[in-house]
Amino acid sequence: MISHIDRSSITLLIHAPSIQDQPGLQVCISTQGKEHWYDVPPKKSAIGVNIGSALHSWSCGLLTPSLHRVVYPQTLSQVEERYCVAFFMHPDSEYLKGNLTRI
Ligand SMILES: O=C(O)CCC(=O)C(=O)O
Ligand SMILES: [Fe+2]
Repeated sequence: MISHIDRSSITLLIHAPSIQDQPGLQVCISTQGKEHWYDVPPKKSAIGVNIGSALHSWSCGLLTPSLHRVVYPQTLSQVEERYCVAFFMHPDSEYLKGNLTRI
C-alpha cells in the first residue's frame, strides 16, 4: 500500500488476536526536510489510531495527520496473508465544512 494520509477524522486499526504479531505498518516522521519511516510494532490487544486530514483541518493544523504505508513484512512467508480491520470515521458532509474556531 502506497504512502497516504487517511481522509477520515480518525482511523482505528484493529488486528484479530490470532494475527497480532503481523507487522507491516510504517509511519513517516519528517525531520529537517528528510523523511524517516518507522515500523509500528504490533501490540497485543491494542487499537491503532491515525489522525486523518479531516481532523487536521478541524483543528486548524494543530493535530498532524499521520503519513503511513504498509510494507509487506519480509518475515512472513509468501503464502501467509496479512489482515487488518480499518474503521474510518468520516465527518457528515452536512455538518462541519470548515475549521473549528479556536476558543
Ligand atoms: O493495514 C494497515 O495496517 C493500515 C491500513 C491503512 O492504512 C488503510 O487502510 O488506510
Ligand atoms: Fe491508511
